Amino acid sequence: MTEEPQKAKEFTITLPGPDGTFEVIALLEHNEDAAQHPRLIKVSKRPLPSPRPASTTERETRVVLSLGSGHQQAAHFFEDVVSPILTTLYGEEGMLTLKIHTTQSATTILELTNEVLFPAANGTTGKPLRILLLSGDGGVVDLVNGLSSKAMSSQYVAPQVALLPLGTANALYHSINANAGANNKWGLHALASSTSKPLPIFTASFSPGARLLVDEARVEEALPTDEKGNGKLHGAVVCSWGMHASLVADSDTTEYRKFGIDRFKMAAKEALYPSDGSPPHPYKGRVSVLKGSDDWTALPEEEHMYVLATLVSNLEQPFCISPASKPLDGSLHLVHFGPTSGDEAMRIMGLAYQGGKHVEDPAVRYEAINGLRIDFKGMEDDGRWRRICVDGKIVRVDKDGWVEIRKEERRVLDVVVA
Ligand SMILES: Nc1ncnc2c1ncn2[C@@H]1O[C@H](COP(=O)(O)OP(=O)(O)OP(=O)(O)O)[C@@H](O)[C@H]1O
Repeated sequence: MTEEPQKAKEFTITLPGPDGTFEVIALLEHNEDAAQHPRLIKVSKRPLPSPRPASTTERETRVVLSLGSGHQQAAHFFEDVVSPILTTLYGEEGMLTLKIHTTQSATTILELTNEVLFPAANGTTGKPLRILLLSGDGGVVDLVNGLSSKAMSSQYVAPQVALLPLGTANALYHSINANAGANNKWGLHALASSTSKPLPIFTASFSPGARLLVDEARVEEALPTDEKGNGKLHGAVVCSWGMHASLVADSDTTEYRKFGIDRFKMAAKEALYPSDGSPPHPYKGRVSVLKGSDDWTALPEEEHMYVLATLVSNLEQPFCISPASKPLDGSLHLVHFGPTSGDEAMRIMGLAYQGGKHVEDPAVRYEAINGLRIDFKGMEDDGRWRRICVDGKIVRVDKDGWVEIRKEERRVLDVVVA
């Protein structure tokens, strides 16, 4: 039988059935707007001529739909695309065992993790978990922070998370699937995979006065603390100060969010070309990098524009911030440049959209590190210049405060890969 040639906008996903006797074929169509999810054209089952081994995963599956993420399409994508595929794979009975959680507020995923997911992972209730997460990077960071906040028992089994990129930037998803290029399969290709890899994470410690800014910075919250009383947050993507942190913070408003991924570029322009015609702000503080386990070296400069440490290669699908980072390899890279004009900063950032060519530019310091520390030493009076970004969360450090990040050894979450 000859199959009809597929139109360019169509793509097929083939998934193994759980008992090894059939596979599921889903035909989908990309949306004209690449930021919008694809449409399911049809889904069908095909018996396999020779059965494969059945899947042995004994995990309880939970679906998390983050309604506030990206274009707010998580529930539609699940109903229209993911659910019919899962029904074909696991049958109506299988679907009845799925537990579906929908976010009601910005704190739902953290609460769900603390109350339900961590106890199950820790062996106190339920089976090991598989989480189908329809959100952006914010959902992942909430999972990571919830799972890391309490002491793990020896029975702890890291939940597996399958990422379906329903956020705006989806840095972790696009870094894991960096080879897909424009052929974004929206995580559907990994839906039936039981192969997973540990998610590398970092821990950020903050001096005690640091505050988490929430609700468009209208509200300040204390951070969770470590045994020394320092604030602490975990991340899986990025920790930054300077231009990157400011543009993430300034663009996280309902107004800006209407512009989707363009919100970052819009906020960057505002920061780089202040309305009074002055040059962009030179961020003042002492920056040190960690090599080995205790070898801190201070950078010679005390003024900076871009200070960013990342565990991933791509902060957006086309924005390659760290070309040497490989998917889930656990490397941490510093990207740094000093104060400069708006035009020069735009030129350097433009190179990142060309596959990460900025790292070859003489103005940019790019190196593998094990940690990063920023000491403010009273050099910045205005709190807006002391904002730190951890995977999209914004923390304002006090005037004489500091932040220090290090790679975290603990394995709290595994990511499903196809
Ligand atoms: N029902 C809801 N009500 C209010 N806020 C919500 C709700 N659901 C999610 N949120 C919040 O919306 C934000 C969504 O963040 P997320 O990172 O998932 O998406 P994004 O910011 O669009 O994508 P990315 O981080 O990949 O750019 C989070 O702060 C989350 O807590």
